[in-house]
Amino acid sequence: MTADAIVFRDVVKRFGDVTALNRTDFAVAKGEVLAMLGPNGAGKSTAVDLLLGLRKPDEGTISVLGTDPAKAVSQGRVSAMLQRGSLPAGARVAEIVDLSRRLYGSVRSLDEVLGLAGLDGIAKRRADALSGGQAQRVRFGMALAGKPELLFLDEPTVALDVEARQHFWRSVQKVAAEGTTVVFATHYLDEADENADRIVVLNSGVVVADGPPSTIKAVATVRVVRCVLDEPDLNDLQGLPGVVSVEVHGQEVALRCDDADSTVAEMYARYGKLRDIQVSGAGLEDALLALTSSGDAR
Ligand SMILES: Nc1ncnc2c1ncn2[C@@H]1O[C@H](COP(=O)(O)OP(=O)(O)OP(=O)(O)O)[C@@H](O)[C@H]1O
Repeated sequence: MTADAIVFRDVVKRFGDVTALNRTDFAVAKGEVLAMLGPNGAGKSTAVDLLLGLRKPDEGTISVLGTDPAKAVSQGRVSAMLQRGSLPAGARVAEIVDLSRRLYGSVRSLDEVLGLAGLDGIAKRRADALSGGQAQRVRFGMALAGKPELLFLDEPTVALDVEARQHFWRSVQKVAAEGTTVVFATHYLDEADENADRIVVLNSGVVVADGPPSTIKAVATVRVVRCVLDEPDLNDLQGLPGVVSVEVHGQEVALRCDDADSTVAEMYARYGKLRDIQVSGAGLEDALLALTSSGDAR
């Protein structure tokens, strides 16, 4: 028996000439919220397909909830909200969610699922009359209905507006607090930063970083220097030592630097007065670019 919800060991998956996963290795502890990040073609969806038992690895071993992925799914312990998947056109939202509940043995009440998925106001609406974001919320409700031990979310917030996104992540945190392990893939890095306990970064099918968001962000050596200048000169700023890129909005200047100390020293020497100067660490986006710039499997 293992305390890990997922063990993905030395996994290789090929599609003809393309090696989508190349000795991919990671584990996810029970109750953890894990974000899988990486550029297009990095292998995230392939990993999720293997974890759901939809495909078999060519090499390596995969264990889900202590057993084979397909078995864990057939036992009703795993559910997924995938990018694809249509809804039954003539059925109403509450009927669709209720069917999922009953398939999984009605562990949560219908009201609870509708509330978690943000569907209370549209429970009677027909599936063919839903907007993209509403249909996405129905898929989330279906995935939550059985109170799964393990929940996969593939690009879950793509069609959601700001309010629906906030509601979505509150519900994810709620089910995670109840003990559900959550694995999600996204290109919205701020959502991974705010909601994941841990991030696994894939690039060309290889895990290139694995740790809490703060550890992943520390990889980026880039710093951002912001200040206010009376008459900022774009060319002059671009020529400062250590500057990677420059943004100027009126008198406000933002410089991305790979050697912020040298940049700031030269700015004081050249301009004398620097107002409202701030030096901050770069975000997850810079870290991800630093980690994955060497290859995109597209
Ligand atoms: N059924 C398939 N047949 C052939 N190649 C495939 C198939 N599925 C995936 N691939 C290839 O495997 C690689 C990994 O694809 P995958 O969809 O897992 O990436 P991803 O990280 O999910 O990308 P995205 O962020 O674009 O969704 C890509 O090069 C892709 O073209």
